[in-house]
Amino acid sequence: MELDVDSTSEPMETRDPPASREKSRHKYHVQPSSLGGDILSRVGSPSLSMSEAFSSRSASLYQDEDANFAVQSERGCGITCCWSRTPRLRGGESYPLLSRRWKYTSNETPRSLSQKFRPRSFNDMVGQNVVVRSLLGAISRGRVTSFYLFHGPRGTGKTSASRIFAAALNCISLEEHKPCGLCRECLVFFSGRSRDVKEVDPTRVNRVDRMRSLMKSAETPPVSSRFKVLIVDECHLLDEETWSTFLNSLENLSQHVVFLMITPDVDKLPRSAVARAQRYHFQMLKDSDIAVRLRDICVQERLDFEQVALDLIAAKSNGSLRDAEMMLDQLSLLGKRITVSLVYELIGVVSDDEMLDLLDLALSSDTSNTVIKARELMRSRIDPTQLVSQLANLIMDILASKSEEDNSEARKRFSMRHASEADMQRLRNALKILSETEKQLRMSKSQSTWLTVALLQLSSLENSLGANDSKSSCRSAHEKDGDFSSTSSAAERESHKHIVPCSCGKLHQLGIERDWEATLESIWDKATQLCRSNSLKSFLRKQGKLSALSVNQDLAIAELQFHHRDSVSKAERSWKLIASLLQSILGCNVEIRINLVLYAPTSRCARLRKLSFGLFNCSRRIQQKKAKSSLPYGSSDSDYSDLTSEKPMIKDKVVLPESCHHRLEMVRALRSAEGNVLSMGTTSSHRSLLQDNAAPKTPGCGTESVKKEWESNHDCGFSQDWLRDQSATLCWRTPVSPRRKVPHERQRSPLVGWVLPCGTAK
Ligand SMILES: Nc1ncnc2c1ncn2[C@@H]1O[C@H](COP(=O)(O)OP(=O)(O)OP(=O)(O)O)[C@@H](O)[C@H]1O
Ligand SMILES: [Zn+2]
Repeated sequence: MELDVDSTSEPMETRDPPASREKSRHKYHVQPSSLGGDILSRVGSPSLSMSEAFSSRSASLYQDEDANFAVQSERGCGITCCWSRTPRLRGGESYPLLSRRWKYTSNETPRSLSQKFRPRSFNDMVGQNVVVRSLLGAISRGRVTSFYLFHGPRGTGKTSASRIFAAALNCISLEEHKPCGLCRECLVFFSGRSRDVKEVDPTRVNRVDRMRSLMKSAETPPVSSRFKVLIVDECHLLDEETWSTFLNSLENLSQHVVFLMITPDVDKLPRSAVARAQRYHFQMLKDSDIAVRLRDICVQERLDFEQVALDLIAAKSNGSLRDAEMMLDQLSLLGKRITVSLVYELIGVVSDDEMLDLLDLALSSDTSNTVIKARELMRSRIDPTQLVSQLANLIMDILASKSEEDNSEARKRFSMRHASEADMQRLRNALKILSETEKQLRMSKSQSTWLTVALLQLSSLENSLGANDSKSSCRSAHEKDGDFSSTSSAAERESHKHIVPCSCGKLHQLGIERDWEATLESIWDKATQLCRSNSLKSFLRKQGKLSALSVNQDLAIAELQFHHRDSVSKAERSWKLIASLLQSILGCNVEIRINLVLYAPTSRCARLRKLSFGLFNCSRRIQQKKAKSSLPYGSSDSDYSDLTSEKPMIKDKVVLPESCHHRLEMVRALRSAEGNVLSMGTTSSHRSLLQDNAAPKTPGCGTESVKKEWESNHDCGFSQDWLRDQSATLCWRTPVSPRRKVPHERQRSPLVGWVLPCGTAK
């Protein structure tokens, strides 16, 4: 079966392939109106009316059925598209399309600005000077090869350039500048009636036999032109076998055949194909080039505009002139002056200044304002995905110190406030978080929640980063006091920089005061929101609290607080689920520790309003599972039970003593008395820790007396068995020494007792 591309007849309706139908719809629509313009009248008419040619929408080379493949294709007459969506003329008149000053008459309605301002000569091409010069050089030097590959980002002019190049190859003008748009060949080409230039649909030719037919038909000499040009847009859609067939035949092609292949993604092509092509890379256009082109269009279209608005459009179009033109198109439809705020409003981005505000708040751990600002932005204008990407772009710009002179006042202020190396490090980390968040958002229904959580994490990580530099007097005070840090190993302190809940209610890391309670509250809130089991959710919200959090790159240790032993038991049973929820929010492995905080009811404890017991929950690290981490937990009974099947650490039978402090001492004494307790420590360091802590310090609290007391109170204390069971994982520390003067603020601190995981207690 031979494909005779030269035989032509009536123009026929193009049948767009499914893959390119969208594009074709957009690109090749014909407008029912007429052409005009001075230059048009100066030029002679081609034999057929140009309108007919344009309205033909040209011939498709291939039809669906194999049987009539060649027959149908014989009706092809040239490029498959109407080159410039030129309106159909009714009166048989015909005009050349190409003109530097070519204009639409008032009754012509091109579908879009992009369509209307499609380049028609190399001079119209923006920002691809090297490509243009090289292509012109090939023509003028007569060094035209048979296989060209145009690749690069979308909307940068590949398709336009391929058509211009095809026209230039056949232009018979003696002028250096080609295509002239006026010669016979140009007229035929731009009228869409060229029988020697065709656009080939890659999905229809994507079969070995069809490609073979195409190559064979290409061998027949051109009808009237010098070159037979075949343009294959989206050529990455061709299979390897089709490519092989093409490449095999390529060498035997005669000199007059030129293939122009176009793709936005050269990596999808077989290497052998790429290697044999003359490659032309179309780069992303510079913002400044785009802005100039937009200005040109605005002037021609008599649009009222602010130059900064055009600059903004250019900056937001990712180097694609088509994208920029489409934005301008939409704005022009509003019939208003094109201003910066209109651009922001229409394209759903927020101003850099507002973004900087948000970033500033997030980095400064101003939790409530961060949340308020993020919600405000999302409510009014921007969707979370867009916000994440805009924020990431902004951070990248800041890190790259992009165009200092273009910087707004807000950007300068931000840069001054965040200029140190540590700040840069924080921003790099923020980028990491945002990139993870972007992935999460794609799978999540509650995008705004995730985004808010991500913003809150920016500050959490910040704490982990700069803790070494911490000069916080408050933190030093903690360390000197031997507060919880005294129970932490040096290694743990090194690897986990705590968000330190200080007695004054603030975090003081990096010397910045933080509203830590609000941060923790918000994290807890988000975590529990993810829990779909309503009963567990309400239990965690009412009874539980995230009282502290320490984060390093890989692991977060979350301290949870409950006020009743039953709650502790329940929480213990659900520890896996709780850890999973927190893991989802924090995006890293989580260890949880469950603390019991009691309100001391007796006169002995009257001085202390609260006492807490830190119970180490042997929470193993949970490997992050990508698929699961993004989903809400506890969504069904089954996954709930799965997560809660772990044996509870605290048995129901445990009854806490009336006098917590006293009992605590008693327990320690008991441990000391029971030699086996020490031998049950998991590590030598753990044993020594137990030993240290187990020595009774209270006068009159000797082993015997404690035992007696224990026995007399066994119904309201810990069972010995239980204590033995737990001794490997349970460590105690005196909340407050009775002889030590308790500072007033410390009495108010909810975190009096801390416990180490055995593994890290060294
Ligand atoms: N370099 C450019 N110079 C002038 N106009 C351009 C340029 N790039 C894009 N445009 C504008 O964008 C529209 C689309 O361009 P074109 O189809 O040539 O891009 P493309 O790179 O082939 O994109 P795609 O890969 O999506 O097909 C053109 O009609 C034109 O208005
Ligand atoms: Zn010409």
